[in-house]
Amino acid sequence: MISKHVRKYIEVIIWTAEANGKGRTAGRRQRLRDGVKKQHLRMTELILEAKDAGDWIYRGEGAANLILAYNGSSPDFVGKVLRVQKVKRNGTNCEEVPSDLSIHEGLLWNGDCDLLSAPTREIAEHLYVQHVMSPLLGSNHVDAGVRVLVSRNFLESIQKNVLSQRPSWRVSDADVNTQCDYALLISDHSVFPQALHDEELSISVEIKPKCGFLPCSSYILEEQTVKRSMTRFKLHQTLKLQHKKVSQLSQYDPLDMFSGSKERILKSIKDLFSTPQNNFRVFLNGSLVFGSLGGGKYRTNVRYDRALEDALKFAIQANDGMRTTCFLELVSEAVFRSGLLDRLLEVQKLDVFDIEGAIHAYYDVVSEPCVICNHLGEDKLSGRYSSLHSLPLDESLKIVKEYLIAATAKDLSIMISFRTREKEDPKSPYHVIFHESIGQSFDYKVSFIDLDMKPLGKMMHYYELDQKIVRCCKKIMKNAKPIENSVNVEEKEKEKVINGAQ
Ligand SMILES: O=P(O)(O)O[C@@H]1[C@@H](OP(=O)(O)O)[C@H](OP(=O)(O)O)[C@H](O)[C@H](OP(=O)(O)O)[C@H]1OP(=O)(O)O
Ligand SMILES: Nc1ncnc2c1ncn2[C@@H]1O[C@H](COP(=O)(O)OP(=O)(O)OP(=O)(O)O)[C@@H](O)[C@H]1O
Ligand SMILES: [Zn+2]
Repeated sequence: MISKHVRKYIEVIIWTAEANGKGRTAGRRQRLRDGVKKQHLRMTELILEAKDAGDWIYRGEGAANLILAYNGSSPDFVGKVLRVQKVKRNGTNCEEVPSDLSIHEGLLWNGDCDLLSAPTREIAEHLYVQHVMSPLLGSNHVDAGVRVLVSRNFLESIQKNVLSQRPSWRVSDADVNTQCDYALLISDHSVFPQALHDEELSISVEIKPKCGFLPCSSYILEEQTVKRSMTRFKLHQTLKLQHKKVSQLSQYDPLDMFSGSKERILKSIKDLFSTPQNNFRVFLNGSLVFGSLGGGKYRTNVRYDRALEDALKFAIQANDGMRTTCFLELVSEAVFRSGLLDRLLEVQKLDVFDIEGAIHAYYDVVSEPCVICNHLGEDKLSGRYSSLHSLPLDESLKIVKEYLIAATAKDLSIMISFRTREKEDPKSPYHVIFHESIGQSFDYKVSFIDLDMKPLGKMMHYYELDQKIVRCCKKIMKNAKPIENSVNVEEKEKEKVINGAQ
């Protein structure tokens, strides 16, 4: 029997086909999809083949993508990076990458954008950046990129060429997905598109700010209440330390970064500098000069970094030993002035219900019995989640959709690039910052990167990780010695987490 949601999905497909002036049959639907695929292919005539691989060098990577910078001379690629999909390893084999949106994802992303018409998941993900995230964050600060065709041989050569530069834990986690037809060509946000002069230097920082607010959903259970007073980032640190994903707790607190206060923003930038983990990097003309490539396991607690101080020599005219300080001030001023974190915070706050609420809506979206209610022994009709389970489908879809959009916003990074300028140019498309103590002006630009759609199938993972994080913190609180002289109990609890984990 077809569930009501699947039936709705089929209706949506038919609706989409009708809206495009096509008919109702599966054959016509396929032709519609093929047409859209061709249309997407036509958008780019660029094809990368094995002979081109030597022009692309390793820039960095995250969990899902590998980023290559262009080192050749073709005007089509100068100033661009190539974002190549990775595939998770499963032992010695690679996991299957879903080629399509699932039926329920189709339901979710139908509506205000044309994701459903995408013939492949990759195209849907590209449309998601263009039509969902970019309007929310500001199209001036987002480059969704264009899709370029890549041959299997190109990807295989890239795979070989970059292997020695990749962190070994990333290599064992995932590999280049050589089955992909496309890669994304995106502006290289660490440089400026048009240089003012030949020796121009561009210094850029990459910040992964993570979630900037404390949840206040009424669906958070009492035993999880620590989530209301400590950020997800701080709580997660304890688990990461236990799993040796980090070597020490980060000093960074996202609440400072998102506070809107100049002083607190500067504090957060200094804390990121001290414990950068995968949340802070600095590039000089696209080359990493501070932080770790590929993310993760940066070991030292940094108070002073010679390499960064030296790299800043040509851009910041301050005495030796003072350049890093001036640079961190410059970064915090740009964060403060751009106002972009306020905008980002609004998008993160689309997560109104917290995973403890959204997970119930998820089970209604996928038309499955709610595992959480079953486990908690909740009677769906009389229990605390009954209101969620009795929502109409459209509202359940909205909750889950907004949860996933917020998840993208909690995981993205911001790149801020600076270049020195002698005098203000009224025609310059960039904002200018004047740093008083060194008497220098800088152009700066801010971009968002990594706006990937989060798969609907990750909802249960989100729920389980949330539980695991809280369990780990509570265990540490329980084992830690009581702390004398703390003013209130909540502060004591927080301190226990921090001290206990060190
Ligand atoms: O769950 P989190 O907060 O640890 O975030 C994951 C990130 O971990 P982080 O804590 O920032 O080091 C994680 O980053 P790393 O791999 O740790 O560098 C990914 O960004 C992951 O997203 P995806 O699986 O690539 O779509 C992120 O997963 P999502 O939660 O954004 O889906
Ligand atoms: N457009 C860009 N310009 C310059 N550098 C970039 C750009 N896009 C990505 N990078 C660099 O490549 C790294 C990895 O890219 P990205 O964050 O897109 O990977 P990911 O696998 O999607 O990350 P995640 O682990 O969050 O899923 C970034 O941390 C950044 O240093
Ligand atoms: Zn439930």
